[in-house]
Amino acid sequence: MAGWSWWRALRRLPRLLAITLWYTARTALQACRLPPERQPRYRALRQQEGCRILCRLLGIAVHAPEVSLPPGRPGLLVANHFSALDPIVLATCWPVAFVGKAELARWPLIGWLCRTYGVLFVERERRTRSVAFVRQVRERLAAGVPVMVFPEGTTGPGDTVQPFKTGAFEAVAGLEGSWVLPVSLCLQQVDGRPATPEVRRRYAWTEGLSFLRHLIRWLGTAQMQLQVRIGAPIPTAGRHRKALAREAFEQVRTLYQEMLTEAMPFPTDDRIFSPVSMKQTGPGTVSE
Ligand SMILES: CCCCCCCCCCCCCCCC(=O)OC[C@@H](O)COP(=O)(O)O
Repeated sequence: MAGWSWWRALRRLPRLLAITLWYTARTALQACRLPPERQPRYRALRQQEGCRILCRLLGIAVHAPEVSLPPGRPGLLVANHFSALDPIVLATCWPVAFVGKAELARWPLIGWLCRTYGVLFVERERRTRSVAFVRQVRERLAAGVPVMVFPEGTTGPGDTVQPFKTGAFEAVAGLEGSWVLPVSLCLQQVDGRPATPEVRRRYAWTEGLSFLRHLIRWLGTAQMQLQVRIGAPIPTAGRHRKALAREAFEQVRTLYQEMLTEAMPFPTDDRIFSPVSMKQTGPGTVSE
């Protein structure tokens, strides 16, 4: 793996832990001093700031459009999911509360982190459509904090967007003045080179890969560039969860395909030997 080193991973790991512990302890203490109605927004803002610090430490550059969220009531952001670091990358863009699997609450350290930054837990087996989950999401929206969910429900290898589960959409289905915002995240470059499908798979949290090995892969990499694109906000008034999920999925998938196509490197032969065909297979076009 070019540019990857154990040394870098081992040097970054204690720093990552130290910063995370110190910053999160401060957040937890400060949050307790605030009146309850101001806490959710404070936690989300600290999460955004903390994740920016972590991305700098990890050499992660996030290219995101400078767009503010749709006006009016906060809504639901939905994104594709390929790595355990996706929430860290996406949290740099907006102050949001994430939806996470309930197992996370029981992990040492991670459980405490999640609670401090206001993660909403969902029992995936019991389907997100439960009354308690819907109430939690709506309370958070009412507190002025948009909620971000990964409706694929699990991480994929990064070659495509997997079908969306519809449960989480129930929390905003039919709400007046709210929205669903499709968000797409794509690994574009590693150490200055365009990410190929193999590279993307290497950085994805795939079946059978332990959390620690996955983390070490990211930690040992000098520089990564990820791109974030957002789609058109989908108004939720009068809409059913399934229709919202379908529309959001189409947008996230389309944005992802666009980014994959743009990241595609020139075939090596073309670049070196054939300037004519290089023109035909330039970025932004699909070479067949
Ligand atoms: C400086 C310190 C800043 C620290 C900021 C920490 C921010 C914590 C955000 C945690 C967000 C958790 C969101 C988890 C989403 C989730 O739960 O997805 C499930 C997947 O994983 C796949 O699980 P699986 O199918 O079981 O492999």
